Formats: sequence, structure tokens, C-alpha cells
Amino acid sequence: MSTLANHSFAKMNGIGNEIVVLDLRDSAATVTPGEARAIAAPAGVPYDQLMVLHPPRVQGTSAFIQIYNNDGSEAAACGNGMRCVARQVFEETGKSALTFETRAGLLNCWQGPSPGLYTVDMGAPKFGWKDIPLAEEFRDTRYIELQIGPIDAPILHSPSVVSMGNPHAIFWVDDIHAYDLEKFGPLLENHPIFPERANITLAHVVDREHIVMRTWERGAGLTRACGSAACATAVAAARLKRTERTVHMTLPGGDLTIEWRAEDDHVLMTGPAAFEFEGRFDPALFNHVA
Ligand SMILES: N[C@@H](CCC[C@H](N)C(=O)O)C(=O)O
Repeated sequence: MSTLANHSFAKMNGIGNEIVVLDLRDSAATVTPGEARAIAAPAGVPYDQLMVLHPPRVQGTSAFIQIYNNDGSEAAACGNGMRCVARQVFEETGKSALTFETRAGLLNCWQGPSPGLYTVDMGAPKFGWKDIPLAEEFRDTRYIELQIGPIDAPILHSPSVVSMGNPHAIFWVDDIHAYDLEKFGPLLENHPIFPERANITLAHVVDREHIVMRTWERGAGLTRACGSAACATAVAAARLKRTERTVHMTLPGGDLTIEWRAEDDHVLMTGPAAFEFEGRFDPALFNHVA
């Protein structure tokens, strides 16, 4: 039987990004990709990302966080999920600032400027074509040559690309609702230019301090919010000198504030984290998991 059978979990969301938090800090249990997919099944607890807390591996950190997309693939970064994890561990410990380890590095999290808000230091963005990664050299990643649709009248073209520990492509458009992201998202996510696939965002700069956006997530599909995409989009817009370094981001599920701090290049994401309910995994979920 799976070690996850009957294990407790918390269902949360970060502005509508569906998150399951699974705390394995007191055990040596691990989660396989098959188990991650089984949990996401309709009979389970459908989620966009599963945040698995393991015992800390680095002194001074509270946990090592493994992040699964609902297709069973692993991600190095998940901004909305990190706010949910921070909220849970703040409430458990009474602390208001903690450091967690992810595959993207150490992330500091703290209580935001007002109650119910959490800030995550998402680290420094990367712009090099090998860092994103891209399959071929692009010297300037503020815009890359990539388009879909007719060659002489492309539907979407020239995205900015950024790594926030995970790969993002941002297409600048006038109306983020004018495109069928469910159709174009998977095509772009799996485009050969992205050897590790990519998160695909449509973004519109409203003014120098406000961007609206929506995202097709690698490994999870259309979501109501993607925190790392909000960070990548804010940074890409500032790099193009279209916005200030602190911007208000409007996503389908809610709003985030993103600051690209000049002193150290780090990106700070601030927003809420909502607790929905606690439950236990039905053992039957894992019956057919290899
Ligand atoms: N929803 C997340 C991003 C999750 C990871 C992404 N799908 C990937 O595979 O890179 C967020 O809030 O950042």
C-alpha cells in the first residue's frame, strides 16, 4: 500500500491557483510521479501544484519543498504554492519569516505588509538562452523569434523569455482574452525551442504600474494564477522599459504585487494564500499506481 494512503493534506489556493500541501517533514516517505497524478485525479484532490514538504536538508531552512505539476512532472518554482506553504508553517510555528529550500534554491518568505499577505523572495531572474533553456542561441531574450499562425500574419509572436527557476515565455498583446489559450498554450508549451517545455503567458501592459495577464502552465494547463509567471512578466516588462520595477499584476484569480529589487536583482512577490480544507487521501486513489 502507498505510504500516502490516509495521509493528511491541506487544500489551499493562491489567488485561485489550486494547491495541495502535503507535509512529509516527519517521515522518510517520498511521492512518485504516479502518486502525484493519482492525487490530482477527479476522485482525488484536483490541483494545479502539489507542494511536498520534506525534512530540511540545509541548516537554517524549515523544509525542502518538492513541487509537482498535476501531470506528474516536477517544477523548481511555484510562487503561489510557496505563499500557501509559508502561511501553513507560519501558523504552525508562530514565526513570521522562514527560509525554505526548493530545486530553484533557498527562498525567504515573510508576512506581507498587511494581515493575510505573504511575500516570497523568488530570487534573481535569468535571461541567458541556456538558462531558460532555449534549444538555440538567442543573444537578446527580451524578444525571441517565435511565432504561431501564418508566416506573414502570425497570431502570436516575439515573446520575451525569462527563467524564474522555471521557464517562461511572455507574449505581449492588446487583449489577453482575444486568444484561445487552451488551443495555443499546449502548442507553445511543447514547441521545440523549449527543450524543457515552458509556461506560456499572454500579457497586456495597462500602464507603467499595472499589467494584466493569464497563463497556460507547463504540466498543469490553464490556471487562474501563476505566481512565477507574474514575476517573469513583471521583470520582462521592466527590462523592456515599459513599466517601473514595482508593478501591480492582475491575474484571472486575483492580484499580486511584484517588485524587482534593484539592490540585489531579486524578485519579491506579495499576495494572499487561502486555506480551504484539510483531508486525508483515500487509499483507493493509489490502487493502480505502479
Ligand atoms: N503555479 C506556479 C508555477 C508552477 C510550476 C509551473 N507549472 C512549471 O512547471 O514551471 C506558480 O505560482 O509559480
